[in-house]
Amino acid sequence: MAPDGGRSRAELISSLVVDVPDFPKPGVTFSDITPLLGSAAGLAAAVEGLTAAAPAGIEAVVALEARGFIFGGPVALALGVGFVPVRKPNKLPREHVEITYDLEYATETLAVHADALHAGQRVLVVDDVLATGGTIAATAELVRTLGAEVAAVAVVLELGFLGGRARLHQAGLDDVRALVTVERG
Ligand SMILES: O=P(O)(O)OC[C@H]1O[C@H](OP(=O)(O)OP(=O)(O)O)[C@H](O)[C@@H]1O
Ligand SMILES: Nc1ncnc2[nH]cnc12
Repeated sequence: MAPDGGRSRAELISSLVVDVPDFPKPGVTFSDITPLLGSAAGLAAAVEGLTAAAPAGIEAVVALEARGFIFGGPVALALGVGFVPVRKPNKLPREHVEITYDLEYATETLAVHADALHAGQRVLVVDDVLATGGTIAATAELVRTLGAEVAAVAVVLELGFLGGRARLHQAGLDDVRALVTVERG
């Protein structure tokens, strides 16, 4: 059933994302999800949608600092599995593995604790936005370095025109689920 009086989940989520031109730098249109977070119905629709998108047999949720954490924790709780944070540099106190990659508007490093996942574990990677796919591809590499397997990727918003899905496909990630996909010039 639609979450908001006949409005579909995708319509509700789309209506709560605001496009901001030239942020954080000229030429980039930033998809601001803070109105979605501020809406009880919107936040619930996003968390429920991501949870429903998870294939059977997920054993852990992996999510990305910072915006991915907002959704990853509730989805892990809903699935009844643990939550593994992938963090920005210099945050993890114990032995960890790191990767550096290019983002739409920056270069970034991500890290995960070396003992956060075990061999063969099936994980769901959760994030807010799939743009170029660099962040999730890098995360998949971290997951695989620990011997675990990315069973699926679930995001709230896919910026389809940035080609992230193709990049993830190249990285061997074929199960990519987006609650909303936007295509624009
Ligand atoms: O598909 P990509 O091109 O890799 O971009 C998507 C990533 O970009 C944003 O993170 P950002 O690094 O801006 O950090 P934040 O979550 O801390 O705001 C977003 O939350 C995704 O993680
Ligand atoms: N255009 C964009 N809007 C929001 N988050 C992003 N992450 C990478 N590109 C983005």
